[in-house]
Amino acid sequence: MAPLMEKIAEALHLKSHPKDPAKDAAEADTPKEEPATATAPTPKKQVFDSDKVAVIFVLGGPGAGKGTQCDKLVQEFGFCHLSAGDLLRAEQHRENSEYGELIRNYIKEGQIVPMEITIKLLENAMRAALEGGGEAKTGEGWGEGRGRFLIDGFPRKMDQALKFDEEVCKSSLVLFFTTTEEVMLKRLLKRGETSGREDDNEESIKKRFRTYKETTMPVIEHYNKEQKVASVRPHFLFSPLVCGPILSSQQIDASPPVEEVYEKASAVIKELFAGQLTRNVTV
Ligand SMILES: Nc1ncnc2c1ncn2[C@@H]1O[C@H](COP(=O)(O)OP(=O)(O)OP(=O)(O)O)[C@@H](O)[C@H]1O
Ligand SMILES: O=c1ccn([C@@H]2O[C@H](COP(=O)(O)O)[C@@H](O)[C@H]2O)c(=O)[nH]1
Repeated sequence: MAPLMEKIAEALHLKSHPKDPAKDAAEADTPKEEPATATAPTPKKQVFDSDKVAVIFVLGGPGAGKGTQCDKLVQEFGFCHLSAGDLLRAEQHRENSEYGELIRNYIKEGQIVPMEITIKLLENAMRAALEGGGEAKTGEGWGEGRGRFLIDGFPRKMDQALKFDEEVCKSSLVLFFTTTEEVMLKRLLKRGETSGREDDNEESIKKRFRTYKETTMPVIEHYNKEQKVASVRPHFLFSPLVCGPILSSQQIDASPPVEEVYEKASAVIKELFAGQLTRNVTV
């Protein structure tokens, strides 16, 4: 493991517990019995059971409107909304965080923070929402280990996607919001007037666009191949006679006003819940 990764893994308690040297020595002296038959290694279980915990990834370019749509989906469907960017910013500003400076630099450069940090932050936040005592979420879809999460702005890189699905919780669906760079730039510069975000400036935004195209688009293609990206029929073709799956597009157009985008997003979620979290949702 690279030294940086090793340091991160240690501090976040990701590494297995250090071995007891006395126990190691005793084990070395005991002859090992060969197993009678070779058994295949048991696949590692995820931290959260995807039969009880629904994870929907919300992806799209910087400034497409992911956070805005998530806020509305939370109100209607009782999701817990976890923004990976917000969790990283909170960790960056947490007193005594040893990753503050590292996170700040990655964010300013529009780069993806090493996955161990982001995944651990997400896992901790999910656990708090599911089991956090007085702070655990309640209401429809919650309780007895059940929960529903919108994970916004994650995964941004293939390594994150594979690790999260394999080790934390298998995701159910991807909501993918798209619009042009021109629209996104305009929205982000406007947001930058008040957001206080160090990456809402033209230089950082350009870097974020590059990372999005080079590193995040392959993640969307990966989920598209797995048929997990929700499809929306183009509005002007909406007719049972002309709309077949062939005409559906695997994205939600985020260019129109917020309410119009939300109509599509909420229709996808309604469809998803009606089919009890099946894939290939088309609305
Ligand atoms: N459909 C829309 N029409 C006009 N403005 C929008 C729309 N959706 C969002 N906005 C505005 O655009 C800005 C970016 O939106 P938002 O923060 O939701 O994007 P995001 O995809 O979460 O961005 P990031 O990835 O940078 O966190 C905000 O100021 C928001 O108010
Ligand atoms: O999985 C992730 C998600 C985000 N980042 C970094 O945070 C910024 C801001 O993210 P927003 O979603 O726009 O709030 C992003 O540009 C990355 O630098 C990350 O490293 N990993």
